[in-house]
Amino acid sequence: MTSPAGYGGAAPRRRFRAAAASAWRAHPAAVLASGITVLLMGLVPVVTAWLTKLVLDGLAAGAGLAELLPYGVALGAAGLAGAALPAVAEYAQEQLRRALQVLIQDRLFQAVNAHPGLSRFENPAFHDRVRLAQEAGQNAPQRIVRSSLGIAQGAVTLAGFTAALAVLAPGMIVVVALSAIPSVRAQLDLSRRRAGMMWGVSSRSRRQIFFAGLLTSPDAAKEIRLFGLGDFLRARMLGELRAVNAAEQGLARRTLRTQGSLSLLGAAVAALGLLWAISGAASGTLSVGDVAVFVAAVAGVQSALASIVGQSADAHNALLMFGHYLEVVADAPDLPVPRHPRPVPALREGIEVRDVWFRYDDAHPWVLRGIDLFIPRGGSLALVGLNGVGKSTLVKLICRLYDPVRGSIHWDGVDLRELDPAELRGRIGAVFQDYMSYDLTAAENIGLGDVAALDDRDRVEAAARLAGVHETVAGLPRGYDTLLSRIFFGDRDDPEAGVVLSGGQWQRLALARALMRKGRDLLVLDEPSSGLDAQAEHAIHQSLRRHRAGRTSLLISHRLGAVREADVIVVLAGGRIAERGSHAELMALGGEYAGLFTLQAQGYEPADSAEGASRRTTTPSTRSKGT
Ligand SMILES: Nc1ncnc2c1ncn2[C@@H]1O[C@H](COP(=O)(O)OP(=O)(O)OP(=O)(O)O)[C@@H](O)[C@H]1O
Repeated sequence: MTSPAGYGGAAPRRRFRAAAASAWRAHPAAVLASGITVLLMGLVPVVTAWLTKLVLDGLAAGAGLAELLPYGVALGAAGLAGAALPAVAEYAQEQLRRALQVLIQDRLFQAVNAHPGLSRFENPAFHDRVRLAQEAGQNAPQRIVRSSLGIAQGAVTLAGFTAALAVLAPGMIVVVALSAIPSVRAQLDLSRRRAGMMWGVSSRSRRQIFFAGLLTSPDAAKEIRLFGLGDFLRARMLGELRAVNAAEQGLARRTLRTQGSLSLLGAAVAALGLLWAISGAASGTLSVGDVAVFVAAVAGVQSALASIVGQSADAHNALLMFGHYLEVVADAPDLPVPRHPRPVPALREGIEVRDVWFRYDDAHPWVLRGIDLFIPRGGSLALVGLNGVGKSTLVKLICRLYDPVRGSIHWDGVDLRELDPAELRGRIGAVFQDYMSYDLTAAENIGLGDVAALDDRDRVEAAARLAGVHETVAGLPRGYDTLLSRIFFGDRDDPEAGVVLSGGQWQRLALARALMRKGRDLLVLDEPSSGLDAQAEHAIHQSLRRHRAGRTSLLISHRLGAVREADVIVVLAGGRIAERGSHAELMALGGEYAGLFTLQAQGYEPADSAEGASRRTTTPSTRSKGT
């Protein structure tokens, strides 16, 4: 992902071609209209200056109204064009900007969605680049087009006035041109520094946005108030903002110094030329019209050069920024997807995990160290173990959200890496402990489990019943059409516009979402009932047990009562499988599972019998942490 320069890797020419091609694809008519108006705008000052010279020379020579009238009319037309063209150019360029924004944002998020796994989303550099790509996507291609047209406009003006100077004072062309060289270099240097500065502060900007978001987040509001974190977070946010400001201020000072000295140089050259023109007029070698056109030409050449340099610097900066967008768009998928994936038929035999080793990256310790297991079709397997032993990680590997570092996982004997991840996931219904709550209606929150059936109210209701949330949803002000949102949006005066659910109710909705998926072969339930009350948990487990019957399922729960009926229970410890077997087998073994189970069971027994049980178990009490 990172480029040698640290910001934007593609060569400038390739970036320019990509920006121009995008503009053309987004709105060809606007590109053409911008091009034509801008070229005409480049000609207007030259034509005006030359017509002024002709009028002044005519007046000095005593020409009559009839002779001067055509020049006057032409001057008027040039003035009109000069007034109207910028508005037309602005209109065309705004149209282009809007069309480009849609095209670029669409491509950017297509590229982001194209990563089948999770690793990119856990990489801070990826987030920085996407943020810069988003910023660049807002305006970089349009700035590149606008600057290129501005350069063309400047070039037309420059050519016209250079021709005028060539007639009047060829030496002045060299002086003006030489004075522009430092300006070009300085502006390009500034633009490179600007892009570098933005890349350099991007992680700080991201943190500042993160802290600012926390301060207004409904999720964080409770803890912030309970722990009195408001001032701490505000100070952190301001710290990041001040660091970003300091970097920007440094660049602003440099820009001021550079541009101040360049303006002085330009003024000195203009003063030199004016002195020469006045002395030429005094000695009679230049006419009044010549002096007028000369003054206009020096100013015109200088401003055209300044505009070309400024526009080049802007184009350069936009090209560097556009590089971030191109890198995100061209980024290879985080997991290799076969060009011709094998089809994923309904599960016939089962899912096999073969000697799987996994760590999140080379700097992290191994989470899984040689896991072997088989989930036969129609069977249920439960994963248990202390916090952080890798239960969720193994589930994510089975859903191919990551690839194993060593070993492999097979769907009916076919390595998951040979399958299309989207098709594989179409066969899996999953609910994770860190499920999502969407600010959408209740029906949509459930229906998202199978987008194609989003409007199929019967299926949505059936899934809700299975997850034990139908009564709750039906009782909401607008039933299934009630908006579930903590950030009330929509009609402010409508008290029924949005409803806040409890944690357990959200969890049941997430479960219903997982159960929406039709034809799924594997049901993954990672802590599906951790937020439920005892009665609801019992009811849901009864319902799920009936639903799971004959279906392949993978269960994770710290409440061991919820997994005791699984065909096989696998206990993970230290990244390895410590025990496996049915509940009865593991209890008879008297190992880690039996210890944990007995410890949990004690919590439900009267104090006397619990003491007895505690004397019976050999498991150290620290093992109960997190279960
Ligand atoms: N995205 C990640 N990047 C780096 N490390 C991670 C990531 N996700 C999990 N880990 C680490 O991997 C280990 C296993 O985490 P995992 O979530 O699989 O455990 P778990 O058994 O499901 O735990 P729990 O019972 O608390 O849910 C932990 O040490 C955790 O810190």
